[in-house]
This record gives sequence, C-alpha cells and structure tokens, in this order.
Amino acid sequence: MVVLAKGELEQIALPSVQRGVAPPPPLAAVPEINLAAATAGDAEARSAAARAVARACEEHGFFKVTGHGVPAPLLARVEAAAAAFFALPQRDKERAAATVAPPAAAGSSFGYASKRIGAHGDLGWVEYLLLGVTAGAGAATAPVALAGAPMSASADAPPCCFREVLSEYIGAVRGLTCRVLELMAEGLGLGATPDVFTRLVLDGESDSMLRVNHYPPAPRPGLTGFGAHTDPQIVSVLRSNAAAGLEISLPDGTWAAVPSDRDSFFVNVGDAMQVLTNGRFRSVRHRVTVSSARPRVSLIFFGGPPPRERLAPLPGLVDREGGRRRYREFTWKEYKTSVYRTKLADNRLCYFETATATS
Ligand SMILES: O=C(O)CCC(=O)C(=O)O
Ligand SMILES: [Fe+2]
Repeated sequence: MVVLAKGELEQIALPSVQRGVAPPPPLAAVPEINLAAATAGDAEARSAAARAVARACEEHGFFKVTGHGVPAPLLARVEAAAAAFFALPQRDKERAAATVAPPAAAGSSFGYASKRIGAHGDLGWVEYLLLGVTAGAGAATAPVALAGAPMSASADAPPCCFREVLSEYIGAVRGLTCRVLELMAEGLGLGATPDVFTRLVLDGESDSMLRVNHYPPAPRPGLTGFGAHTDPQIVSVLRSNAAAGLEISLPDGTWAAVPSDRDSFFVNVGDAMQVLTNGRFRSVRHRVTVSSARPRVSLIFFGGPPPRERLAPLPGLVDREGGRRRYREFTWKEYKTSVYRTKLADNRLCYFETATATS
C-alpha cells in the first residue's frame, strides 16, 4: 500500500486515455437480466434467463442485473458512508488505512491508496479502499468478517459505523453474486452441479475482496481513472452512483461506454471464470475514464476462490470441445502471485494457456 503526502499527490502526471476526437459511443444494447423474474419460480423464465446470462458472458463477458433485491436504502447508506469516508482529511484516511489487516499475500495491496494502482507504476485519477472479505461458514447471508475496514467514516458518524454498513452490503452482494453464479452454471448446462461456482465464493477461505473507488471530479476530460484491465477473480459485481465512466472492450477491440445506472448492478466475468469455462466465457477488459464534473463512487465485490483451490477447465466443458483443454491447472495462489508481478494492462492468462490454446 502506498499513501502519498499531500504535495506529492498533485505532482503525479496522470495519463489521458488515448482516443480519437470522440469518446467511445455508449454500448448499444447492454445485456440485461431481471433476477426477480428469473428466480420467481417459473422454470421456463429461469431457463430463458440462464441462457441469456450465458450468451452475455460469451459475447461480452458483461451484463447488467436488475430486479436484484438489494434494498435501495442500503445502497443509499453505503454510498453516503463511502462518500463521507473519502471526504475526510487525507491524514484521517491514511490513519484509517493503518487499521487494515496486514496484506494476505506478498505484494497485495489491502488498505487505502491514492492514484497508485498496484506496485508497478500504474496510475489513475482514483483513490480507493481495498478490503479482504471472508464468508461465514457456508451461508450467503452469514455475518461478514471484514479484514479491517475502518471503524468509522467520520468522527461524528453515528455508532452505526462504516464497517457495519460495508458488512451489511457485502452480505447482500455476496448473496446476489451467488444467484448470478447459479444462473451461469445453469446456462452452461451444468445444472446438475448448481454449486460448481458458488462453493468457491462461499468457502470460509474464499479470497473475495471489496474495492471502494472514489474518482474525484476530473480537472480535464478524458483522464484515466482506472486503466484497462481484466479482473483476475471468478466474477465481479459492481455498483456505482450516477456518475458515468465505466467502459468495456468489445470483441472487435473497440471501446464502448456503459451508461451508469445506480439502481442496477453490473457483472464482469473474471479471468478465473474464463479458465473454468475453458475460454467459453470471456473475461472482459474494462477501464474507467473520468470526464465528469461529479465524483464517481463505485463498489466492486470480487468473488474469488480459496488460495489452495486448483483451477482448471471443467471436464464437462472440455469434453464438449473434443477434449481440447485451453488452460493448464494451477492454484489460485499461483495465479495471484503472477498477477502481482504484472502491470494492470497485462494479459496474465497467457502464462497459463496450453499449447493447444495457441495452435
Ligand atoms: O470503479 C469502477 O467503476 C471500476 C473499477 C474496476 O474495474 C476495478 O476496481 O477493478
Ligand atoms: Fe476491474
């Protein structure tokens, strides 16, 4: 974790996104899944939703979730608590970060950081909190142990502190993540093992995380908030305030802006899911560009497997491709170690591809 002194913050030169004259166009048709309709009990609606989820994961690696059931007042409270935390004086934010538990693995960056993303020189117009979160024994709604979230967003905050609001939010978003993962399994034709993905996120040692990002108003348009990257985990579930900025890379390599929607969640397929599905689901490249005069606040839950978990393409999916296995087996710990050695924009999966994947 790197925390900069106030003077240093202003001195860092920040990259602008390379673009032509025009910003990327909005994503024409954002794939959308209404979870309430999908899980209301009608088997036909459910299997149609599962197929739509699989299609979105294959084509974009990305979709929007409506009808998610996470209460609007909870979303408003967590957004307000995050904004209050980032409005604290720099010194208080740094002090709060010192309460965060020691890094779980060498090179990891739990805690608070400003403008520096990772340890290899990536910069962005962003400050963030990165927290390790663990699941209680098996239940999606079990109380959440946060690896050291700051106790309070402000000195005058009521006893219901930032940590508790985040805890409640994580419980809700983990439940949502599991419902989405079950639909992914069903959409892949793995309905016989509906917990094939959820068991990884619900494991007591699951390496899941929450990142709370704050992008202050941009001093000039087109500033890189968070550079292009894929998320390493199985799946990421994102929610932001109404400030735009998220962009995804389309299969043809062009970029598209995702219209913000504070009432919905957005799901990214991560690298680990691309491996488990033998490349059928696409780990989506995405970035955040800051142009807006209003600050953007986003929260991303990253569903990760336990460090010891051996990841490899699921046998049922390999069989369907005539036994062609695109990735070799590796542990999540091994993958994370590799991620920490690389820059944000690097393709990390290429080190784990088999010879048949590239032939
Ligand atoms: O802040 C956002 O909207 C996305 C950030 C992101 O991609 C990440 O934290 O991995
Ligand atoms: Fe990301």
